[in-house]
Parts: sequence; structure tokens; C-alpha cells
Amino acid sequence: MMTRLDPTVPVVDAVDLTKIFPGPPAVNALRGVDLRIAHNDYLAIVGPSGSGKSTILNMLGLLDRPTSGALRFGGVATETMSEDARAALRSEHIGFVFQAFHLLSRRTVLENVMLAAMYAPVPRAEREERARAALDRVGLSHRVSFTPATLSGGERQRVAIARAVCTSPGLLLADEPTGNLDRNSSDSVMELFEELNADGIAIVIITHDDDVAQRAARRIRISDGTLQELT
Ligand SMILES: Nc1ncnc2c1ncn2[C@@H]1O[C@H](COP(=O)(O)OP(=O)(O)OP(=O)(O)O)[C@@H](O)[C@H]1O
Repeated sequence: MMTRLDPTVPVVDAVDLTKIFPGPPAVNALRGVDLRIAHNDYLAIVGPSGSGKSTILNMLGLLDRPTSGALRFGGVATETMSEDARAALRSEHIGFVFQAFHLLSRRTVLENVMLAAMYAPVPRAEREERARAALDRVGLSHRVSFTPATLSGGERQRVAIARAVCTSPGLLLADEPTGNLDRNSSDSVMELFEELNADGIAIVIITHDDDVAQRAARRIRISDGTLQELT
């Protein structure tokens, strides 16, 4: 069964992370990064191209390992974990949203969302109900049997968000989620993030859009692999 993260423990506590891509030439993508994310945080990461935004998001999402440093997820040390154990943590506690939606074009909206539940410890009998609830949550109950191609960009991103949250993760990681959207769709995605955050999901979002960054409660600038908290 699913277990929830303890809200009194940071969702992520990263200390002195470095990441060196060996190359050649070797790239120091993260240089001594400390980052603590609380269960109610809403954090935007901004920074120029190549500064390390995707690299840090991949660490937070347990998709990649640091070269050195420590990263605790929900209070649990992840450095010494097997890939299988990391994948299990990821599918249970972390939702991902991408700029390009990454929906399966031949599947319906409902099937796309149900697929996320298949990879998480959600009992088979609960998957459809969970997926329908998540789609209701993002305002797309009337689109369950459509295919992604028939939806607007904003609707597609809301399906992707439903897919990310249908397993009730404690952390939502979003890489340029509004990068392909017009202002109106972007605003509705941001409203949704604010509601999800108020419901207790920690959110980390990479963005180039100042308006999007301004709506986050916390902002961090990354430049050349070093973090700076903005006030
Ligand atoms: N697999 C890799 N092998 C070698 N170098 C890499 C690899 N991945 C990233 N890098 C380098 O690490 C640095 C940080 O890359 P990263 O993708 O984190 O930047 P970013 O801030 O996300 O950029 P963008 O905004 O363009 O997506 C860059 O110099 C990049 O070239």
C-alpha cells in the first residue's frame, strides 16, 4: 500500500551536491549545491541555458545520482540505494510534468492517466477511480474518452498534471511546464499548481518565464552550477 511522506521531515534535503559529467571535456554542472524542500514548498528555479537546471531536477527526481554529496528523500538517504529502490520511491512519491506533455497519442485521456497508476503501488481495482478523480481535479471530466490530439495545449498539460498527481505524490517536479502554452493556458496551469500546493504537494518548477517564477513562493537562481536564493 501507499505510504505518505512525513510532513515534519523535509521532502528533500540535499547537502553539498556536485555533478561532474566526465566528458571530455569534463563539465562541473553542480558545484556544492545545498537545497532543502519542505512539504509545503513551492519553488521556482530560474537560470540561463546550461546553468544546471535540468541537472538539479534530475537529482531531486532521483533520475540521476550526484558525483558527491548527500540527498535524503523523505528523511531516507538515497546515495546507497539500489536503482530499484530509487525507482520505487520515485513512482510512489514523485510526479513529473514536462514542457512537451509526453502523452501517448493512441490512448484516451483516461488511459493516459491510468498508466501512471500502473507503475505505482495502486491496487488494480482503484486505478480507474483514481484516474477519474485526478481528471476531475484538473477540470477535465468531460474529456476522459478523447485522445490527446483533439485537445488544446492547455488541456493536454492538465492531463499530464492529472497523470502526475493521480498517485498522490508528495513532490511534483515540472520542467518548463508552460513553455508550449499561451498566456491564458499558462495561467490556468499556474492556478492548478497553486491549488495542488495548498493541498500539500511540494512543487519545484523550472521556468524561463518571469511571470511564472513570480507566482512561486520561493525562487532560486542557478548560475554555473551554484544556487542563490532570491528574496
Ligand atoms: N549527459 C551530459 N553529459 C555531458 N554534459 C552534460 C550532460 N548533461 C548536461 N551537461 C552539461 O551540464 C551543464 C548543465 O546542463 P543542464 O541541462 O542542467 O542545463 P539547463 O540549465 O537545464 O539548460 P537549458 O535551460 O538549456 O535546458 C551544461 O553545460 C550541459 O552541457
